[in-house]
Amino acid sequence: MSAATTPSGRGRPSLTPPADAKPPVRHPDAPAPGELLGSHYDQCFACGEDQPHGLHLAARAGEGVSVTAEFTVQPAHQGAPGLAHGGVLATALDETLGSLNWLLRVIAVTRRLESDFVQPVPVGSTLHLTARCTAVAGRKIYSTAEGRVGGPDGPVAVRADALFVEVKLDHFTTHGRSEEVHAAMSDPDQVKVARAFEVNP
Ligand SMILES: CCCCCCCC/C=C\CCCCCCCC(=O)SCCNC(=O)CCNC(=O)[C@H](O)C(C)(C)COP(=O)(O)OP(=O)(O)OC[C@H]1O[C@@H](n2cnc3c(N)ncnc32)[C@H](O)[C@@H]1OP(=O)(O)O
Repeated sequence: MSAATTPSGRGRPSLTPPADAKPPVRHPDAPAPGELLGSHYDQCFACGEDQPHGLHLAARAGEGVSVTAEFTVQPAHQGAPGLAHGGVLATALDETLGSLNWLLRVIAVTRRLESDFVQPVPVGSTLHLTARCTAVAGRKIYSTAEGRVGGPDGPVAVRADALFVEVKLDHFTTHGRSEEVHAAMSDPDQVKVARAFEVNP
């Protein structure tokens, strides 16, 4: 198997939308601009409240199919002394991009994430992230994100382009812990339940 071949035998998909791609459409019931999106799963390493060393990334809906998010780099996120690990920064980009799918009301997983690390991000600094969906083609969702330091208008430290693929709930029950997925369906936090399940049962 070559480096560009997946287990299913498919190659590495392009991050450029195909000619028949459409502009993304914000779902009429998407949270209003400025509204916090909340976590999709308490144990999520990126957004979960119950992950002591997680990023606790908080994303808000923006205009159209866009979001903003913030994440403050903690000592647990270091790679080199005093500097954020690149994989953690990629996680922040991935989660911010993934939260766009909630504005489309689609459950999707990352198929490809291409990251640029433009400048180091010190521990204690806040990464100000923005992401927007650029196109949709069938199950494929194309999006782009960047993270700035020193404020929302500070210099760009990281950026990424991504391809997400829409999946059904059985993606998580087949490959993950199905009992936990089913238990989460009776979560009293109905927003979370809707975000995780109702959109694509
Ligand atoms: C207790 C509570 C629990 C709650 C949880 C439940 C709800 C949660 C809610 C929200 C979740 C949000 C989670 C956010 C987290 C942040 C995001 C992540 O980090 S996700 C993790 C990392 N990613 C993966 O683990 C994916 C691993 N990969 C896969 O599983 C598969 O590869 C997958 C599903 C991505 C695709 O698998 P296929 O078998 O469906 O693929 P095929 O159908 O062949 O292709 C899909 C589309 O892509 C095109 N495609 C495939 N290969 C292509 C190529 N080489 N070039 C162009 N197009 C290609 C195809 O034509 C098709 O598009 P056409 O249906 O035609 O529109």
